[in-house]
Amino acid sequence: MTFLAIDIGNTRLKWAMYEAPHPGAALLAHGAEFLEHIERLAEGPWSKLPTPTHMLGCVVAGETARRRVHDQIELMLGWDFEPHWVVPSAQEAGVTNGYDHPMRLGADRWVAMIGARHHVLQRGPERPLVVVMVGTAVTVDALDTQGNFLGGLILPGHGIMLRALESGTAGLHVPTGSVTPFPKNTSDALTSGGTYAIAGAVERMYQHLYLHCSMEPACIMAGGAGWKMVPSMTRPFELVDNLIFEGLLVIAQQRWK
Ligand SMILES: Nc1ncnc2c1ncn2[C@@H]1O[C@H](COP(=O)(O)OP(=O)(O)O)[C@@H](O)[C@H]1O
Ligand SMILES: CC(C)(COP(=O)(O)O)[C@@H](O)C(=O)NCCC(=O)O
Ligand SMILES: [K+]
Repeated sequence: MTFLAIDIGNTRLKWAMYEAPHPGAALLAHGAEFLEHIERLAEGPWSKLPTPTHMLGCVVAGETARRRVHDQIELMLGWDFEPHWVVPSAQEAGVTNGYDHPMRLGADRWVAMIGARHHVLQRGPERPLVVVMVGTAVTVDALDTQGNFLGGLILPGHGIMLRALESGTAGLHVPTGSVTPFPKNTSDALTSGGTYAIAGAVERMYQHLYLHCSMEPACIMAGGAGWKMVPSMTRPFELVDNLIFEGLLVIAQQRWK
């Protein structure tokens, strides 16, 4: 019952192979490829894997990226599972979707919230929850104590912010700087500006949710650049690197138990 989990973001494809399709299953192998290197998967990292029996993924990078991954799966000798992809719905695995059009929510956000809710309930009683993902874009999503997704923010990630400033000005072409409270050079000013823009947006959502639920929210962070943000947050955030995979395992368990 080996299980392959795949997360196709706008910058990188992340994959993980588990011994079985349920939370807590042993992680056998994992990896990440920039989207332009998807065609390396079959001949490269996947060639050394045991044969998966089940596969579940989430994709926000578009239909072409998904098709390119299907092509890699086709190339794998002996891999004959049906690829499944999560489509956000009105309700799944204890989370209720408050989006105006539930299916228009990013599948990665939906899966991350399901993973985060499961993660918190494994460790204690029900609590409100702020889920932050720092990838190409940054998302800041709020769940109330009962697991209702109330809504969330989307803002540009570090890379997009810097590229936007570089292309919109004459004088902002500088190397990456440090995060500091009072930046005294352009590099530090840009790096700190981006980091605190994200931290400030998250703090605002934290306050909205605290006020709404009258209870201190738990805070979970994930995404390729999450580790960069944690030290600059105004609240303690737990970094859960495999959050999307945890969510995919929770959904997989319900589908294939
Ligand atoms: N080792 C790394 N490789 C690639 N991106 C990294 C790395 N460390 C940090 N990053 C940052 O993480 C972002 C990509 O994160 P990721 O979660 O893969 O995004 P997405 O899910 O949108 O593809 C990039 O914008 C980059 O700034
Ligand atoms: C917001 C996102 C672009 C984040 O993508 P990522 O940074 O993980 O590549 C993605 O979740 C998405 O395309 N969402 C659809 C729109 C929405 O969630 O409202
Ligand atoms: K992502």
